[in-house]
Order: sequence, then structure tokens, then C-alpha cells
Amino acid sequence: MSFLTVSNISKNQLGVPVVKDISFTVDKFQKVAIAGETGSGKSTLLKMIGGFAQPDAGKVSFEDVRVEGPLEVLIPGQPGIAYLSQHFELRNNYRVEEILSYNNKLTEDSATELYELCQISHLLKRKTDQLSGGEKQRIALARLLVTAPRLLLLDEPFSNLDLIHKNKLKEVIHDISENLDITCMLISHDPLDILSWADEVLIMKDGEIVQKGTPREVYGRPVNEYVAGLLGTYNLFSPAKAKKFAGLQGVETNGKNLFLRPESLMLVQENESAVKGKVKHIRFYGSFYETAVTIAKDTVLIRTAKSDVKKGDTVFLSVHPDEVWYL
Ligand SMILES: Nc1ncnc2c1ncn2[C@@H]1O[C@H](COP(=O)(O)OP(=O)(O)OP(=O)(O)O)[C@@H](O)[C@H]1O
Repeated sequence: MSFLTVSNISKNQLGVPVVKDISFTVDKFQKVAIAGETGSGKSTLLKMIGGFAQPDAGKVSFEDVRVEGPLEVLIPGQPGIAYLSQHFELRNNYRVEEILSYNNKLTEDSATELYELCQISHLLKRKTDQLSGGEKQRIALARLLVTAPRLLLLDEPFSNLDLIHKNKLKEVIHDISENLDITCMLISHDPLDILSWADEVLIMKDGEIVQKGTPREVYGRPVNEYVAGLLGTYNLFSPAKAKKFAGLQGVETNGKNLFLRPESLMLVQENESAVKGKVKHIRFYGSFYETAVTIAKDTVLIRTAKSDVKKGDTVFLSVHPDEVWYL
């Protein structure tokens, strides 16, 4: 018996399959993130889990009860599941506290604690048209949380937020998962949001789950180039080109493409096994530097916390052996 079971669900939109025979389970308090390119079916999947889109086949069970779709019920949505859409709306000309009072199932103390957690206590007297985008997003989240859901589905909760407000909301979502008895599933385009938060990541492409795993697995051991690219910058060398790295500890030439994240490479002192290259350019990204190094005709990207090389320098590379992967 699982907290949430998705069994063979499929959906067509305008005759095109957009979710294809997807199955997985979610345990209570497991933090699940869904990633995938635009149009891969993430929102449709989340809506079917919440009872806001009708599956054409298969079923979703929440706490052993089948989630009914919008064609089967008068008011779409499943008791115990809250869904925050990408396109949520707050009714105009209402005070925040009014909006929050409608479906409030919490005691006064719990509600006060929740407003603190969502960082909206100071906004309760404001009208909904006197709020910034980030404040609206936190209020929309609080509006769902006062219904005391057991499963929270968040569709791109960080879109359109600057870094400061995004971090605020991330903190709120992190606290929700830790402090309230709520299981959370989240869709995001940003690998950093997903990797730092989730226990399990589902990667979607063309309506299917192409990989499922922990953040470390999907980031460091992607099943294909699509997954690799979705989660960050990478280097990929064909078997012929991978031979250049053959002398490095941990690297095998096994007929597959050699996959290395930029931080899996390091600049080292000249030594017998190190690979020689020339610095092509260096880019500063705030918390790290990305150095492009040319080896023969190929360019490899290396990420380092500090940089003491310059364009044109001859450098020597090595790899972290346990971070080598093949595709
Ligand atoms: N109501 C609808 N009518 C017709 N087609 C739809 C509808 N909703 C979604 N689609 C189509 O289904 C496919 C999957 O859409 P969905 O919104 O689930 O993708 P997504 O992965 O969430 O994308 P994004 O990251 O851009 O939000 C897309 O091709 C989309 O155009």
C-alpha cells in the first residue's frame, strides 16, 4: 500500500499522446521533483494526480482511494490533495486574510504559525492588488496549506521570481516539507531547485519517464544526453575522442561516450598521466569559474571555485575517478 500510486496513466490532447502509460509510487514525506523539457507532459501528469485532468487510461490512487477526474465529479480536485497551478489567481479587491479564511481548517495558532512559515504575516491586511508577484505566490501557497492537505502539488512555483524571492519561497517549501505533515511534489525547470530539494527526481520526455532516481543519480549517472543536458553543463566525448583521456585514473575506453561534468575535471600540475591542453577562455559565474580548454581540436569545460590561469596558458587536466560516467 503506497501513499500515492500512479498506475499506467495516459492522456491524449487534441489526438496527440502527451502522457504515455506512466506508473510510479510516492511514499509519505518523500520529496519528488518532476523535470523535463517544455511540453514533455509534466503539468498534465500533475493535474491528473490532483484530479484536475481526466486520464484516458490508467488510474491514480491516493491513500488507497481512486482519484476521480473532472469528468466524474462536480467540483474537480481530490480531498487531501492541494494543487498550485502555474497560472493561479487571487481574487481582486479582497484582503489577504479574507482569501485565507475561506477554506481554513486550521486552529488560530496553527494558522498563525503557517503565516509565519510562509512569511506573509505582515501582509494579511493588504488587498490582493497591493502585492508583489512573490508575495502573491506565497499567499497562493498559504491558501492551499490552510486546507490542511496531505499531498501538495506545485507546478513551477518559482517561475517569474527574482533570486531573493525565489530563495524565500524555496525556504518556505523546504520548511513545509520538514515541519508540516505534508508530502510535496514539485515541477521546476531549474536543476538547482530540483537537485537541492528532492529525494527522487522523475525526468520526462515526450510524455514518458525516461529516468527516475536520486538527484545524485540523475545528475551524475544520466541515462542519455537529454537527461545530462537538462540538469547542467556537461562534456561528452565519442569513444575515439575519449582515448585522449585514457591515461587518467578511472577512465576506461569501453566503446561508449565518455561523460564528465565540468566539476569532475581539475587543473593539476604537469605529470605523466595528465592531459595537456590550452586555455581558450575563462568565464566568471559568481560562485565558480568555467574554463574552456582546447585539447587538439576539442574543447572541454572545467568548473573551479578559483581561477589562476589565463587565456592561452598551457594547462594539465585530471579527473575525479569516481565521477566518470559513460553514455
Ligand atoms: N488543454 C490542452 N489542450 C491541448 N493541448 C494541451 C492542453 N494542455 C496541454 N497540452 C499539450 O500537451 C503537451 C504537454 O503539455 P504540459 O503542459 O503537460 O507540458 P509541460 O511539460 O508541463 O510543459 P511546460 O514546461 O511548458 O509547462 C504539450 O504539447 C501541450 O501543448
